[in-house]
Amino acid sequence: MERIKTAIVGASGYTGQELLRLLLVHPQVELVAATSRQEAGKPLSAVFPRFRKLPGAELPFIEPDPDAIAATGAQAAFLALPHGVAAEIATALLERGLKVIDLSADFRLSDAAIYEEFYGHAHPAPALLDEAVYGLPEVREDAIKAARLIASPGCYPTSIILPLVPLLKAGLIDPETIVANSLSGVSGAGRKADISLLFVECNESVRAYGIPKHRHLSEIEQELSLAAGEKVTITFIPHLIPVNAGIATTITAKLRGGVDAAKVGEALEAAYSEAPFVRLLGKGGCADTKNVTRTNFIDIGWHHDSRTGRVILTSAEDNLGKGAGSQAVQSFNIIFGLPQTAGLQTA
Ligand SMILES: NC(=O)C1=CN([C@@H]2O[C@H](COP(=O)(O)OP(=O)(O)OC[C@H]3O[C@@H](n4cnc5c(N)ncnc54)[C@H](OP(=O)(O)O)[C@@H]3O)[C@@H](O)[C@H]2O)C=CC1
Ligand SMILES: CC(=O)N[C@@H](CCC(=O)OP(=O)(O)O)C(=O)O
Repeated sequence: MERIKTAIVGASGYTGQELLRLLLVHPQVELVAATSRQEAGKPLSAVFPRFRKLPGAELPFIEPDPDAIAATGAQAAFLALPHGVAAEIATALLERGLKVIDLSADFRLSDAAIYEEFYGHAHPAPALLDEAVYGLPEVREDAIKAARLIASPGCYPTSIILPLVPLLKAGLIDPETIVANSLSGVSGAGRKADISLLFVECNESVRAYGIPKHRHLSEIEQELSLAAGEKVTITFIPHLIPVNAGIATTITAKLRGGVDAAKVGEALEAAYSEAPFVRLLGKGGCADTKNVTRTNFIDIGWHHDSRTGRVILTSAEDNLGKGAGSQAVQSFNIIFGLPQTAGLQTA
């Protein structure tokens, strides 16, 4: 099979680097373009010496110009760009016939008014919202197969939506009682100059932020509402912790009256026993980021708190992996008819 010509737009950032790490060695991919305004003209290997001697590592970064990207013959482009910027380039690349897998939040919400409410500016390309597919392969595999434009989910949302969807679909928990606490490594904030993200500022610091209305609530509530068949509103408390990467999430919700707690395990098993990247830890299992960093796995465990009638779910993923880059590659694999695991079997 001929390899799929692929571009990474915004390849010098953290998720861009994760995409480079995966796509330079993906057996069905030929990386034909990687963009960065700051690094244009330099070979990938000069900017990221870790890639030296890998095939393709001498490719030079180019400017993020849609004509230049299309001229490389790229059939697909991953966008690892800031919100707002991605929508514009996505539009231009779709017009040039490429499939687009966008890692930003620009196409995750189906309602432009909610985008404006949470992102503080009008949606840059509302005409594309209807056709964009929320790229959570465990929930939307069929829609992803037919998609031209994938909105790859946010890092926190992936860690919250995947444990909850089976329980909401089965009607096991009361949607009004959901509380999610997440702890994220600092790479979740991107590779930008920001005093609050300096080593000395973060290294001995653990703190909540973004409460009570972090922007990820918009997509979390959209997806949970679809699963529950009713409007779901949750409490979400993100925290920044002093590690490079990884998200640990703990969710609690009240079981509906009369529900046997064993049904929680059964619902998770029924949803994910065949999913190659969801690892169920069972009742009593506690997910740990050390087992998932640099992989596309999400680990999920659960407990029953019989004193409060609550279920407690834990999940762990890599924010740059299942929360971003490798999950985007999983969607790419589905679009191009490859096994979901192609290029992603790492531990
Ligand atoms: N970090 C994470 O854990 C996750 C991030 N995401 C999302 O993925 C996207 C990328 O995130 P991340 O990699 O962290 O971001 P970074 O800030 O680390 O990287 C951004 C990239 O975009 C390029 N870029 C920035 N501004 C522009 C512009 N105006 N025009 C063209 N290129 C530009 C940068 O290169 P240069 O400036 O040289 O052009 C760089 O390559 C974001 O939308 C983010 O929200 C999603 C899930 C998780
Ligand atoms: C630690 C940290 O700052 N995390 C980021 C979320 C990660 C991210 O990049 O958001 P998207 O997944 O929507 O692109 C934040 O809270 O804004």
